[in-house]
Amino acid sequence: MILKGVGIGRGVAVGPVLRMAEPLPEPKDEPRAASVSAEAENARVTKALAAVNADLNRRAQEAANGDEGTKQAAEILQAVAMFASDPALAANIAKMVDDGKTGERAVLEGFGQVEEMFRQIGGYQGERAADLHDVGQRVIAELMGRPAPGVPQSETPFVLVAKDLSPADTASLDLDKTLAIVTSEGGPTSHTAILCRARGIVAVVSAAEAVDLTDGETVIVNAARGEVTTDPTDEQLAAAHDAKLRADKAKELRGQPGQLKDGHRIPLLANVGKPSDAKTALEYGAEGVGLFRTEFLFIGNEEPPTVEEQTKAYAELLAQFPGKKVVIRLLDAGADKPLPFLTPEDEPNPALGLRGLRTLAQHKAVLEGQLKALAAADAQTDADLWVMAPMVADEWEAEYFTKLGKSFGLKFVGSMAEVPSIAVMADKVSQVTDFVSIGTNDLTQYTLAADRTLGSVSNYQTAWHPAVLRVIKMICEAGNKNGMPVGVCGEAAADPDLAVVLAGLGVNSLSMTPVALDDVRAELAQHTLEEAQQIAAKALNGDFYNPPQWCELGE
Ligand SMILES: C=C(OP(=O)(O)O)C(=O)O
Repeated sequence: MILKGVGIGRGVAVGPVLRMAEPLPEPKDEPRAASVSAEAENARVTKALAAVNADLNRRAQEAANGDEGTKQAAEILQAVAMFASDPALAANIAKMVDDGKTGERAVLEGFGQVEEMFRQIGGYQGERAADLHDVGQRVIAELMGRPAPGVPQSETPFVLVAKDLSPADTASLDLDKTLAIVTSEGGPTSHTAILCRARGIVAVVSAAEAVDLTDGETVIVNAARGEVTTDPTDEQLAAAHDAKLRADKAKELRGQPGQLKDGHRIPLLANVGKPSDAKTALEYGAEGVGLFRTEFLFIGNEEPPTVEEQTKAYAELLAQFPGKKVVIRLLDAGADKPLPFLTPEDEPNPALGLRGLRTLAQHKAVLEGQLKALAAADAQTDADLWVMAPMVADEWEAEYFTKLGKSFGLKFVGSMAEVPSIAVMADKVSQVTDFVSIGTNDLTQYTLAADRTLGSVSNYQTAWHPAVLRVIKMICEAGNKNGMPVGVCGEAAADPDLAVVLAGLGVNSLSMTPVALDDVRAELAQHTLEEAQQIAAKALNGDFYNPPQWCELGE
């Protein structure tokens, strides 16, 4: 059975489950014994709060002396410790004790009220509610004279399964023993997730069905897929072992340039959807941006953003890549990305209708506004800006757009190759445009005449189809002959094996979702150009393509 959650990172781990200890029993809501005065009870609570505060600060200090990952934990622990020294919270608890509650119950309710407030605010603050709860539980444990709830002890490595982990638990995890963490709650911005990322711990969070996992059962935790496999077969275990070796090795190369075994360079770039994504791209060692989709500026608005608004957003992205290549794609409205103020509503087949450059050509103000904003952002920053148009069909459209872009002062102006016609005309296109970036998602859809949004034809949506690869080859050959760089920015670039094929076909750079960079970088480094060309020849022959079963006639 496969449990779905949100993976943190790309790691893979296999091991036995060890569940977090059961929470403390809930303190009863009954009056305090008459023999215990409010003063004495409050003194007990004050002591417990101080002890927890000191314990968390001690852990913060220990974490601060550790590695880079635990240093981040230190800051979080210090912030969490402050919950135990918050005067307003302490005063509220004291009042409840004055009103006759036990210290344990007053702490539970006092912390609970603030937790509830955090939950109602939601988002990042909402996820802090779990941290607050953990501090409250520690204070109650102190009052009850019990050990604080926390990570169970084990002599052998384990996959830790919990509802959610507190920062104190995550920070003090023994990394030699903790193979992975699975939580049934907590989102990708929970402290569990943040600290797992920082400490390189394999994790899947928010896997609701993880509540059913039991101590000792073997699971595969695959963060890249956001999956936890229970009761794995020998085959699944072997595949997990290979994936683990690959993931471990892949990380070691982060920060190195993308290249084949013989040093043949294939720069590895990132696809990003908004300027704030740049941080992740850089973290994963992207050498620049190969596709910046500008749709985020337009979607959800009644009208196009102003030139000033666009300039600000483009400059924000470019400023994060000084001296590095950043490819920005003009608005790709239409088909799977309709925009009310640009896209006709009555197209029976929008994928074959007005989209990409075809739409922009009908809305010159939008087209020219984008080019103006890009030129202005370029002038303010030091990145190496390349600009391209989506859905360019042939050399006339390619030449039109390239000349138009240059008339705005842009230096590198190219075309996306998503329609097979541009490949058929590639010898001409490569003489009139500065570069081509292949969008394999659409190129596959149009080569195989299979709508990429339709589940019924999803089996056609693979760039492993030799027809797609042959179309790519035509573009590469023309590009390499005429000195026109050819990149790939569709999903195909993120498949490590396909990336090798693309390199063998003559693609010059690859752009992908940042988390895929490690694996692609590592796989490219395994093959020389000659080997990649041999693999590509097999792929062009269809050796790696599985046709649909109904094509088999049988006996
Ligand atoms: C990168 C591509 O563009 P889109 O944003 O349409 O996926 C593509 O088609 O491969």
